Amino acid sequence: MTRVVHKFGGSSLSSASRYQAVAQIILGHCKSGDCVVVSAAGKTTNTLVKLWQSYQQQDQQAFSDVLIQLEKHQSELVDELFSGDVHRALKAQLDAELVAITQLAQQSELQESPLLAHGELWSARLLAHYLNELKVAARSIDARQLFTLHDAQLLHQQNKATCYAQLQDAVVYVVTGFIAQDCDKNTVTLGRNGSDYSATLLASYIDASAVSIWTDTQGVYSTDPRKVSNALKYPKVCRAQANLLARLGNPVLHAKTLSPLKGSNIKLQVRSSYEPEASPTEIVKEGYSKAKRFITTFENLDLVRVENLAKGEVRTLSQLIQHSIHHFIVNGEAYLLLPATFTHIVAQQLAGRINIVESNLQGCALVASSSELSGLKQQAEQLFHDREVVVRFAHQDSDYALFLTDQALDSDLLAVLHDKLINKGREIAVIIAGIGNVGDVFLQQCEQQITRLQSQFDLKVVGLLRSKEMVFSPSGIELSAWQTQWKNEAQSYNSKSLVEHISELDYEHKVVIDITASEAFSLLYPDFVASDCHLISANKYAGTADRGWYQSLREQQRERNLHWRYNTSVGAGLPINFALADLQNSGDVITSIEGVFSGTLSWLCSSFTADQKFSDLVLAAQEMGYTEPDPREDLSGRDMQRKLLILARDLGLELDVDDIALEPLMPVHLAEGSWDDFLAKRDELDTFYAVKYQQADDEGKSLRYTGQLIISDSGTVTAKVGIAFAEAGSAIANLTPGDNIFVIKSVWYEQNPLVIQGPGAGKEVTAAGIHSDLYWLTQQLK
Ligand SMILES: Nc1ncnc2c1ncn2[C@@H]1O[C@H](COP(=O)(O)OP(=O)(O)O)[C@@H](O)[C@H]1O
Ligand SMILES: N[C@@H](CC(=O)OP(=O)(O)O)C(=O)O
Repeated sequence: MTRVVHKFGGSSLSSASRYQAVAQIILGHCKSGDCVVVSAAGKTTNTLVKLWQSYQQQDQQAFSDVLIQLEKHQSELVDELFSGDVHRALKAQLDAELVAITQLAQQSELQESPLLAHGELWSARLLAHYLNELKVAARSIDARQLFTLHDAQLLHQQNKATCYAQLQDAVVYVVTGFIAQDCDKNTVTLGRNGSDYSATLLASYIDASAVSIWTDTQGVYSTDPRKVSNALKYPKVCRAQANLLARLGNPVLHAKTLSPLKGSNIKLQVRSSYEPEASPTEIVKEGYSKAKRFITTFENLDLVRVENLAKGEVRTLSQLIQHSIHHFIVNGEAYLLLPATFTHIVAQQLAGRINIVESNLQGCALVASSSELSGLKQQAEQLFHDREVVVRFAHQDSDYALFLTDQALDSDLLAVLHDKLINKGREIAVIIAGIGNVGDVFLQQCEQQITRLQSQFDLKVVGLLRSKEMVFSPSGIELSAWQTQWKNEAQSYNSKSLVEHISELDYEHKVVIDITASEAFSLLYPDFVASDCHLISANKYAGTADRGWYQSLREQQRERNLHWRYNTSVGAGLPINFALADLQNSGDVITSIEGVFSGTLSWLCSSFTADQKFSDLVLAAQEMGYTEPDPREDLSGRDMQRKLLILARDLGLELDVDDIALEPLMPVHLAEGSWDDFLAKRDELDTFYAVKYQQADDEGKSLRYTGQLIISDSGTVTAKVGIAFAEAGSAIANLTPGDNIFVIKSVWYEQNPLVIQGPGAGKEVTAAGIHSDLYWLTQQLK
């Protein structure tokens, strides 16, 4: 049986509702025999540390205040999660433990590690009971029964045998993280943040197939996503870089997390307990992921030089202070970076061998591949210089550069560093779906356009898709020879395999460009977004899908900082979406949009003359390829209705397609039946059109087919698509056959509207419009 270990950190268990959310994740992801490793709820360990410090300082007032704080937090959890007998029993157990802590303190017999262990013990107990309430067979386990150390070394063989023997039942085991015992059964802790390590240790002991570290971010980012909103989530990070980040004190993984996985095939992923469906970061073996760039920050560190640092001494020291200690050698001398609060303890331990080089430093480390590190370091130095940040100490190793500064790097500075150092030269994988008509021209234009983008981005087309076959090459497709590659390598695919391929891509950014007209393909957008893809659509289906689906897609994109551009879905390359966005961004209020958004209907209405039969014109347009294969599709007005909906949604209006009244450009019943049936009744179309045309002419106006959206002062929206009589001399009446036109009225463009007019269809302009979307998308990523 393959088993999985799930670890939930303090951030995942900070409140009763978080326990409930975690229980739901367990229900969805765990089978019996799996293990759940838990940390202390929220910041409980910090509070226990405070309790210990007040005990050591013999500050009784502080001791009792902190104890009350702990009691309050735990009691609230018990009160909110349980009732009846279970509630009573858990409350009594907690009270007894708190009394015991007080008594031990009074008798001066309190010990640090057993005291800190309470955090994890409480979490495991509460979660196991809560799962039982949900009828999940779950049992809490004190990891001190599983993990034994001798001389600070884990007894792996013995522990493995114990784990195998003790974790045999058909239950979900809820195991305390962070704690272990020594051979004399004294409690030992594994270092702050150490539950990640407990999880991977346990996984190696029970030969688990995978470990999931569930935390409060979706994975491992280029920098702390709480500080820099456009930090990049990496789909894959190699073990060496994850390990380095941890050694540099980054909290997302503990320094020793990876050591138990050495030589094993156990998969490790970091994922969000707040957004369990979000794609995780996989921590993969060397060679399975490219080196990424990171910035990790430091606060309140002392830099010390140590004479005659012995092998293993750093480990002992970090065990002593319960924190990872980063160390490095410069000119044969050993340096340690210590959390400033612990320097005195280390100094005591190293009696006389330590020199404080700098104290109370802040700063950051830049992690990158060795080939790009020197260049990035120089740029960072320049940025610090420009911003007058004093670097007190800098150090460069093969795969990271360290900057220790006087002042803390605030979010603004970090964001600038991130933009200049991480965003620059970023990788973008492009997947192009629909390489027919427009797609083919798009690819022809790619060579020149991508070269231009490549000065700023490492952009590669990695996938080309037709409806049933694709070429997919994660290292990039040679565009000048894509047809040959297609001939040799095209393989059939289905939605599932496509989404898998895309989610596997090891790129900082991914873009799916949808040039299909396929509704089925648009239904995959949520999967693409779940795989962290930006979207560019010429396809109108997703933009006009029902409101619930559309808004949830939008929400998903917002949460993940993903962009969606679709300028060509209305008016091909005409910059209508830009104009609407720009007006709104500059504070204007749009009051109406009227226009002709169909090249076909534009051509038909503007070319018609009274001496013609309308159906002859329709057939001529069909012949020239200006219409859909069945021109009734155009005459139905549905395409314009969809486009008007896209524009309405761009104005922030919550409409559905049916909220837009639709009057076709033909008698309604002609939509039924086959094309031949229609041809047999074409006279009816001619009469219909001639009557309307005459009515318009009688009024001195021109018959046009338009879409119209009006937002009244009170906010009432009227939207319709249908026949309109345009005033003589107006822009719509004078429209060049085939052109699209958008007449926008706003507070600023009230009397004399803003008009955008030009070809709204055609391969070249549409393909160029998609390139424009791709260009602006890359600018948004900068
Ligand atoms: N590069 C990074 N990627 C992800 N998270 C990061 C990164 N750097 C710092 N962090 C911080 O790490 C935190 C997760 O670590 P921690 O609070 O110890 O979680 P847990 O309680 O789940 O163990 C995140 O909330 C985030 O603020
Ligand atoms: N509770 C311990 C161990 C731990 O790993 O916690 P977390 O998973 O919340 O980082 C600590 O705070 O150090």
